Amino acid sequence: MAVVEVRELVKEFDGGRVHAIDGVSLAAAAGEYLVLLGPSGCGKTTLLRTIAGLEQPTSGDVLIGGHVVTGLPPRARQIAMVFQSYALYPHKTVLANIVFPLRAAGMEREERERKARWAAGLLGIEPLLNRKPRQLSGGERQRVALARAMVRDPQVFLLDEPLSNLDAKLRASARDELKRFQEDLGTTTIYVTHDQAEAMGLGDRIAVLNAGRVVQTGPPVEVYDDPADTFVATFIGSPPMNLIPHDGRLVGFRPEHLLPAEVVPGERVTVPLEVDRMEYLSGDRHVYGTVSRIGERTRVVARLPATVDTPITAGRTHSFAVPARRLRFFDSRTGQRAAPVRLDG
Ligand SMILES: Nc1ncnc2c1ncn2[C@@H]1O[C@H](COP(=O)(O)OP(=O)(O)OP(=O)(O)O)[C@@H](O)[C@H]1O
Repeated sequence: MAVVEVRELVKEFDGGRVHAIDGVSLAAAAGEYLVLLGPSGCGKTTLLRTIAGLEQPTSGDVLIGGHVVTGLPPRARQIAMVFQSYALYPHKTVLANIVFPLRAAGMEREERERKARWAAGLLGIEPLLNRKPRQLSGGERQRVALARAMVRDPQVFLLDEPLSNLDAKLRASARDELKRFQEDLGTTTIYVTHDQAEAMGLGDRIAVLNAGRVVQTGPPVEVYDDPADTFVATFIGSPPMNLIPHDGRLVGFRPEHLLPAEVVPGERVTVPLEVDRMEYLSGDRHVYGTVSRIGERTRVVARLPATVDTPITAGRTHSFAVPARRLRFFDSRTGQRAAPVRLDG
């Protein structure tokens, strides 16, 4: 059953001048980790705030647990939220901040402190329990806000970039904790991020948003391998998918699928790559160059894993190839997926 669902949701601001959400229908199943991914300003936060009840939709409905909750206040929705601006009570200690919702719900002191210590332990903030928010770093405050949401055993967890203030290492471990916590408790989670690595790592499913609309929904691997349009193809993946204009189409392939021809067996399209630059990144070689055979002359990037040790020199042309099954085709006018065409080579 869908625990959270939005139907034909529209949210306008400024008397209709801003279409923050432009007809979104989306559902998160029980226990699912759904990630909303998209560039800045695409409407992710507005969508989450509307689900939470902090914004009223211009039209459309929000359902939680199968019931229409449009019009109900946030506290009637059995959800816990953590937003970018984690509103902590400045005069309370970290511990008092975390237990606050439990206290309000009438839980016994011992029980609420046990829960708070459990959440604080998970997030590595136990040593900070007696401090005040102003004595914490941004990342620590963010973890306190997360802990406060976790102790409530909510039916639904709404998280808006809750890890944005953590450094890379802490972020990775907090992401891990969050995922494990979510799996253990099976809490339906909707998680907003503009960070595709986070989306790919956390989500059971990703909904990619662009300009107030959902462009594609699916498991990370599907969205990555079979992007619905050129927006998804280039927004997801780093470096993004290569796109080569060819006869009204764009021929797309991921950088890791453009490899020295000698290591690409089977049905393939070979292309001479005029290499102009190379970068070494975490053991991979990123090879930048220009191809001319598939379609128009286009600058592309190839990503070679450390296991491919073919010598490549900038300033030379090397024979590269893409496995035929890795090619994706898009309509160059609409950007939508299109039927494949035969390529020479
Ligand atoms: N209260 C508001 N009044 C007017 N316009 C708004 C309001 N809130 C959001 N918007 C506009 O709606 C659009 C969507 O904003 P939203 O904050 O949902 O995007 P986002 O995807 O969460 O962006 P970010 O990743 O930068 O937080 C933007 O164009 C934004 O300027």
